Amino acid sequence: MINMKSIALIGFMGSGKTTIGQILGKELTYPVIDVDEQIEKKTNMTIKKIFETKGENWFREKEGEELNKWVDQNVIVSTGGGIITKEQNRNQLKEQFNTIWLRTSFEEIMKRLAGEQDTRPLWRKPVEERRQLFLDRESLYKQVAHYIIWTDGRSQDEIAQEIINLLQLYKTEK
Ligand SMILES: Nc1ncnc2c1ncn2[C@@H]1O[C@H](COP(=O)(O)OP(=O)(O)OP(=O)(O)O)[C@@H](O)[C@H]1O
Ligand SMILES: O=C(O)C1=C[C@@H](O)[C@@H](O)[C@H](O)C1
Repeated sequence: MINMKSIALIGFMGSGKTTIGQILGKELTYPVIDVDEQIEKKTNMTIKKIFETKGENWFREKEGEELNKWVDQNVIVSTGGGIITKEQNRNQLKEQFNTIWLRTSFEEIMKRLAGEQDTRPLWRKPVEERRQLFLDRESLYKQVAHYIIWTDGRSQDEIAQEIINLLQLYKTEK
């Protein structure tokens, strides 16, 4: 065990939270919780459907409830890209998790998510609105991140290894 706090991966859509979460889970033998997936399972609805029928605010509340469950559980939590839009979630990520921001440039996100507008409702916007959403969120991720890892031009394995090294370092410093 590295320490008691769960690890939370944060970052914009397409930054790699889901894929890197899976690699970390295998390497560290920690359970991996994907917040989007948990909400879809529990509501038996896709995120697209939730946004259409319940609205974004309702979804944000569900994200908060989900996050709350995984405090001090020694798990890896892959969050949804917008979890930091709620102040309560930001406080929780800052105070009760080892929070890692998978920082990725807008240009790289555009490449990774080309053709994925259907599953990500907030990506279905004109490019300038997407850019604005991206810029608005940068400062929110920064507020809560304990570690920042740039992902542009780096493989998911490389990124996962860097995270493991960081967490080990933290352990030996304590
Ligand atoms: N370091 C990387 N280099 C290249 N492609 C990557 C990298 N990380 C993730 N990807 C690709 O980007 C896409 C999105 O990755 P992933 O679903 O893990 O992101 P996410 O942060 O979980 O997104 P969301 O919040 O929308 O669920 C996938 O096709 C994935 O293979
Ligand atoms: O960036 C966002 O606001 C979102 C990201 C996805 O992970 C999903 O949580 C949902 O599509 C909203």
